[in-house]
Amino acid sequence: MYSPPHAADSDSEGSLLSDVSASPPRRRSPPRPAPPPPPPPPPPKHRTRPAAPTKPKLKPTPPAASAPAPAPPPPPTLRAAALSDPHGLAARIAAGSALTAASGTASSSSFRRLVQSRRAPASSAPSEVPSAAPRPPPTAATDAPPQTRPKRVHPNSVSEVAAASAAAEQPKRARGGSEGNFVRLNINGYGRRRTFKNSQAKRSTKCRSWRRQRAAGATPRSQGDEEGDLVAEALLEREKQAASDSVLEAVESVREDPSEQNLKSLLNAAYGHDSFRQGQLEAIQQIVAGESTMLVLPTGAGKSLCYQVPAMILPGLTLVVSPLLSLMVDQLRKLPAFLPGGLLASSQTSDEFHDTLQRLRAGEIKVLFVSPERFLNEEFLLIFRDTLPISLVAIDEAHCISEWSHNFRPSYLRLRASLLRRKLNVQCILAMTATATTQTLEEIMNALEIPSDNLIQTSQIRENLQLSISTSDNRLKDLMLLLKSPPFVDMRSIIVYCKFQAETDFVSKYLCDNNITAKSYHSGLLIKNRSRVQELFCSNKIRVVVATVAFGMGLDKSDVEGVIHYSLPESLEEYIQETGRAGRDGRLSHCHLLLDSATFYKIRSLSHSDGVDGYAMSKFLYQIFSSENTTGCICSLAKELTSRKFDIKEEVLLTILTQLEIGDQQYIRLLPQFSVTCTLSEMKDGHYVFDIPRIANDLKITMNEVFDHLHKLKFSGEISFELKDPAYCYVILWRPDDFNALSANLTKWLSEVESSKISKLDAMFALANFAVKGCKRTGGCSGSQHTPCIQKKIMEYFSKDDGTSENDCRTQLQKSSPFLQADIKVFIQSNSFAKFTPRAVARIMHGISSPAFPSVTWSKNHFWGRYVEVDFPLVMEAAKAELARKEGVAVSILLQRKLLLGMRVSTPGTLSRRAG
Ligand SMILES: Nc1ncnc2c1ncn2[C@@H]1O[C@H](COP(=O)(O)OP(=O)(O)OP(=O)(O)O)[C@@H](O)[C@H]1O
Repeated sequence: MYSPPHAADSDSEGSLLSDVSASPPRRRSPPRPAPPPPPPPPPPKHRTRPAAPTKPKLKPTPPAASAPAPAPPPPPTLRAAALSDPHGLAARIAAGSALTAASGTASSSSFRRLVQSRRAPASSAPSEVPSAAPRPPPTAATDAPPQTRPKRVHPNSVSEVAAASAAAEQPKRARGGSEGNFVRLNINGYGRRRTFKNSQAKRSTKCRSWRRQRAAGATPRSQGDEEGDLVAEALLEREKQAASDSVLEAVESVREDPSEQNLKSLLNAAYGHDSFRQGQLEAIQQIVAGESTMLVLPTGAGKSLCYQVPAMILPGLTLVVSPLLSLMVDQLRKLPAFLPGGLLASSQTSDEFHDTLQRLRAGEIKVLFVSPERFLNEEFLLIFRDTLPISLVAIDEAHCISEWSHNFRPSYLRLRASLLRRKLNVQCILAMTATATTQTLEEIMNALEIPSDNLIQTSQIRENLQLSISTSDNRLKDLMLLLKSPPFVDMRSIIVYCKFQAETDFVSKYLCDNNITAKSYHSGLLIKNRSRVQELFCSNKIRVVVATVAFGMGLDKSDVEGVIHYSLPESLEEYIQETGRAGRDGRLSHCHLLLDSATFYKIRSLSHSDGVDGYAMSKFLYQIFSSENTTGCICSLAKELTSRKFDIKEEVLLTILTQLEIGDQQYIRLLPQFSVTCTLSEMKDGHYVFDIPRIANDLKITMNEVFDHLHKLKFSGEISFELKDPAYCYVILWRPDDFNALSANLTKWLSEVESSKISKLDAMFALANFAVKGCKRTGGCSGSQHTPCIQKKIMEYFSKDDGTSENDCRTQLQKSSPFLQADIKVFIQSNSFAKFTPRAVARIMHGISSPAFPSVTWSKNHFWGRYVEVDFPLVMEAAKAELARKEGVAVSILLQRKLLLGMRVSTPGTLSRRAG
């Protein structure tokens, strides 16, 4: 049996502890020692330009609106014709052309009422707000009953839940004001108001608390107290006014001359910082000069400032694309007071969405955060066409664009310069990331058409992190020992990263049982619980957060002193991102990795969960372009059903669809994702089930318009309805000429993406393995302390073209097993009811859940996860051979039977014919 090569590693607990404690601890009590001066950064491979003393004047930009932009006329998204039902939606519904009557009680009279209600006067037409935001949340499974107008939420809040998430972190006070992003100030000529919006809100809070005190029997406040409050408030107001005046002046100066001097004055006036950090000044100058820029700065280096400062200076809107809602909320909260911001996310309620839209149109928003999915929505893009000039699009976590990155997101694939230019007339793009290999950078810069000269890159490694690694056969025990020994024992804030959600719960419980205040954090928790954990951690009420990768992106707690990796990160990029949560205050911090080979095998197995066989790909393509999906019509694929049918994960389905849209030939145009099955209930007459895209096609209107109709009927009390079956929606533009070639190309591409993911994991494992076994412990490395050798390896990795490691970890994996073939045979025979593919069998042998073979059902099987240590392709090959053999046997049995049967059948016939 295979034994991991480092299982007998001599790195015992004792050495582990002594090694870790060899690094100097942080001082607990103030004053804390000054941070060690960071050593000069290693020379970047790419040019890091020194800040130019002066920069050319700003490139001509579209003129700033001198007054609030008037609300544009409503786009004709809701056609009056449609409203008066010329297409006879209801009549068609009644005729059952696109609808299944699920109840036999419906009568045509009910439809007459539907028709009448739809022939409403124009004044009762639904809002003129473009159907970029269909009234129902697109994927909402259930429609809430008609309500009175919901309470108005603050324009900067996403929803109460999301706001709670944002509240978890207190933004740093900007000198310009203390309200976070609640103060509005005209920087660009939009709405010349210098009002501090929430001063009123503050007063009312005070009044409320005073009223509460009074109600509770507290001593009433004297009139003098209240006067004192008013005076203090007036002073505060004046102070803010002065601060905002100085910011305005600084902005004007920069607009005239974006010199280093003027930008520093602005930095100081707006943020109170004395100087720019490395890369910031150069990036800002480049952007205000209208040049698209690729910015690679380490975690916590201050990338946000590089779009915030240009947003103050440039005349139009700054659009920030961000991958996570929580990240957007955090960033919105952290905008300085005088930069009014907003966000548009698919999880917003319709009211929140329309509110943001109104503020946007009124020119009250300077920085708008959006999710990449928004770019699917043509109507959303139309909002900006004529009325709202966009000066800058900043793409946060830009590595998500590249499928070769550690965190590829299909929705980012659509972010191309061509689209941004065509649809939004955007000339300047800023792409930001903390971690990207050369290959990833190239791909991002190609997609966004950023000239290679405009790359600003500093070292991706932070120098104030002490990095240590040790092998562990009992991670739980070793984690406890770490936490109870120096330097971790003295730390107030520690993050422990795990791979699996269940693991975080289990580990945090174990820590709590051992008197360490810990909480788990993962995306499976309710948002409010996640916010609570983040809040407790940020206010130092809990010492340890045990989290999955979900915790950390955008977490700006400056004094996290330690990060422990309980599980191996999936890539060096992830390792850097996660260790980067420590020491953001520049002080010495410690990061330790517990290395065990079992976790490596498990994660490596899981890396195979996205692969698709050529056979499944072909079938999926035939479904996309099936004959009933005619060119130009809206088509849909129910996510869950399709995923199960082809045994392809939903995210992979979306990746394939996106490729069909943005590849060399544009085959389809993706539409926003909607829930497409509508169950409509009339108040008296039963209910009907119908397909929204089909209705839209029949009526030749958009799906948004169908939703608007439904909502109008609902609000007039005629109907209620429920939506289900979230689906991918698209329009076919071009049918492939050669399905086989297209299928082969897509399969190959996905397989390359999978290999890249595995290479990244292998590189991470190789580095950790090298540290514990290969490192000679010279040049600064000793015991489990490996900062120099890890840094060196990381730099090598990021400077390579494809970011892969020389050390091929396949050598670590078992080549085969004598029992594999026999086990697969038994498995297939004992589950003869199931229709397996080789990949499906290999996944079960590796313990990987898939849509058609979920772990809920299959993990009980005796063979589940039995061969994780055998390379996945080998298991697949063995399964393929066995399935082929079985099929061969089946075919030969069939042939034999047919032969026998044929003889029996044909013999009399032959005889009779002969006889005839
Ligand atoms: N020039 C500066 N001087 C002092 N502090 C700064 C400067 N620039 C940014 N900061 C501070 O650095 C912290 C981190 O900034 P920011 O969140 O923008 O980092 P980031 O690069 O986006 O990190 P991550 O990649 O982890 O999200 C913030 O608290 C910010 O106020």
